[in-house]
Amino acid sequence: MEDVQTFDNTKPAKTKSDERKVVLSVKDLTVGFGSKLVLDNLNLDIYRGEILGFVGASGTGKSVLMRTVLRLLPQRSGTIEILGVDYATADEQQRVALDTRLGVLFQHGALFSALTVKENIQLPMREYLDLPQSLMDELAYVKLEMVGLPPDAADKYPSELSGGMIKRAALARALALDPDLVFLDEPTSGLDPIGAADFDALIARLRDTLGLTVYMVTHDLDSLFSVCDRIAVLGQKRVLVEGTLEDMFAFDDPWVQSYFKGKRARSVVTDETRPDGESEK
Ligand SMILES: Nc1ncnc2c1ncn2[C@@H]1O[C@H](COP(=O)(O)OP(=O)(O)OP(=O)(O)O)[C@@H](O)[C@H]1O
Repeated sequence: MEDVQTFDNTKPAKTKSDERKVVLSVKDLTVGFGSKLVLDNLNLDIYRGEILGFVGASGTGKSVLMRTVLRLLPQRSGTIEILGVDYATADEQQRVALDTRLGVLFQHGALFSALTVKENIQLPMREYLDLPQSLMDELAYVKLEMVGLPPDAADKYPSELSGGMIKRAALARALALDPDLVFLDEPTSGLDPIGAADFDALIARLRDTLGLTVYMVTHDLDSLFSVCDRIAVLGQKRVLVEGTLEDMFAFDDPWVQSYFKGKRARSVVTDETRPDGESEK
């Protein structure tokens, strides 16, 4: 079995000790359904302040991994430690405290259609905090501003919003409790290229200003090339390779090569993202 490649941190570190602090550590994780094994002894670390992009062919288990990390699916074996807490051995108080430090943006936004945007954003606040309505209203407007939505979006229902606005509203809800770590499942799917680029820029800005760590499942090569600090590829029931874009280009695997060097990839690779020595073919 090949070793998983480790990340060679060649980028200048902003605050190096912070950057290398592990906030999510997955060790020997095995997940399956009946006789079907989806993840087999998977290992992965995510570091504070980074945007990690997850890719992999359809059906490799990207969603299963994210859902298992979020305790929405059971694991067969292995350990998952988030922000220093192993949910499996944590007590109730530690679990609740951990839940408040995580934000999730599910695919397609997943807003409650019967609630306004403001009420959607306030759901996690109602669940975990005991705040007066007036303060929750103020906080909801702050979150809207953070994600670039106008104040009048607050009283709209999801059906009254465009696809891009739904994503932003869902991101505002994911940020409701000021999380340290956010999970984004295909955040730019369904957006046009400009909307997707704007959303990528927003994620990068929030990471920079709030110090977020971002775990992003994506098929979007533009996102991988423009905002992800590190990439992990799922394949063969494990993390096949992780590292920088340069590591992806150098990794000898047919799927990785065709994904990162194929026609679609060539159309988004720019001089800025192309590793040194690579010339456009
Ligand atoms: N609840 C479940 N019960 C049984 N099998 C499941 C369940 N959830 C996922 N699977 C299977 O696990 C495998 C991985 O699915 P998953 O949705 O994680 O893939 P993915 O990498 O996210 O794919 P895509 O990129 O197409 O979204 C698939 O074969 C899927 O059918």
